[in-house]
Amino acid sequence: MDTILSVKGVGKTYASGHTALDAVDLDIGRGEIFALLGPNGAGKTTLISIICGIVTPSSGSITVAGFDAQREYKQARRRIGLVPQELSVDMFETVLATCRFSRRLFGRAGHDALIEQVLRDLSLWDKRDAKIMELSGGMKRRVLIAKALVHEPDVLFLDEPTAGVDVELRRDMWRLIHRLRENGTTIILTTHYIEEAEEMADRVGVIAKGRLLLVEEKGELMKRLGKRELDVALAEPLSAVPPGLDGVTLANDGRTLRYVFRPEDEGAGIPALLRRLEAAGIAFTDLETHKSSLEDIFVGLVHDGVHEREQAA
Ligand SMILES: Nc1ncnc2c1ncn2[C@@H]1O[C@H](COP(=O)(O)OP(=O)(O)OP(=O)(O)O)[C@@H](O)[C@H]1O
Repeated sequence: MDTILSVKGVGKTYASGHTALDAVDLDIGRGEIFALLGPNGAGKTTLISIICGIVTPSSGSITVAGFDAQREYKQARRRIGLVPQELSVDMFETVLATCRFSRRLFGRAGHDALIEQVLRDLSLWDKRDAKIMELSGGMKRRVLIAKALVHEPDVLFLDEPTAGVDVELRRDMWRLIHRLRENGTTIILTTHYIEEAEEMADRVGVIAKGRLLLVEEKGELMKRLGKRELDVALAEPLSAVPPGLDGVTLANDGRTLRYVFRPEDEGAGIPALLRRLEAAGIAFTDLETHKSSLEDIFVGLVHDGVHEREQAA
């Protein structure tokens, strides 16, 4: 992996005594889309803020494109674009002036052609002379993205990019993120929306209570932890699960047999179950299968991870 961002043993205990991050290790490859998933208060914003030099870590170190985020703050920060959760622009400025100013802030020479391209990509070019306060909420968010991109960062952080936006804007953002990646930008997004990670990420990290519980390729995660569910509509309702049918429960007042299995488990799978049903003389009228989503996996992980820690404490 061509590592663009490396986080080593990063911890953060705030002055209040609260430990928001606990020895986090994470390497991000150039050009990947990485989704950091975690419930409220998990430490996502703290981690991003440390990487961006806004919050000082209590321990550990970070390099961005080979630059130490603390000792070589300026070089490291220049490689990063940050789209924060909260609006952080001068409401009386125009869109174009905001972008020009942001580029200069990172010591970059003026480049109006590039700024025009960024604004066009975000469908903001027509609004370039509008003051930020005159824009709709969705457009203000696009301005935040434009502002984070105009100094040509290698890594773009999107902190909850689509929280509270409508479905259309969310789809637009997803398209934009894919386009940015095609241009070589590495993207790290934090999200509560599992759907967002499922749709976009190459890899997923799950964080809860300051601990990175796992980092895995999305496809692998779905394969490894994903379960399948088969609902068998019975010709005649049953009052109890017949013996010898592992992993099977009754639902729908005994009219449905529900079978939950992992496809890679030995002896599991639909043909095996159907053979067992036949042997038990159980007739059925319909079959329906479901795959678990990343959401099911996430809920299970966060619950188990936090539970394990509490047991260990
Ligand atoms: N400045 C601060 N001082 C003390 N505690 C803080 C501070 N900032 C954050 N925390 C605490 O650290 C923990 C992690 O917060 P953080 O904002 O990083 O979580 P998050 O995963 O981004 O949550 P959300 O999804 O709600 O934005 C929380 O318990 C929070 O209350």
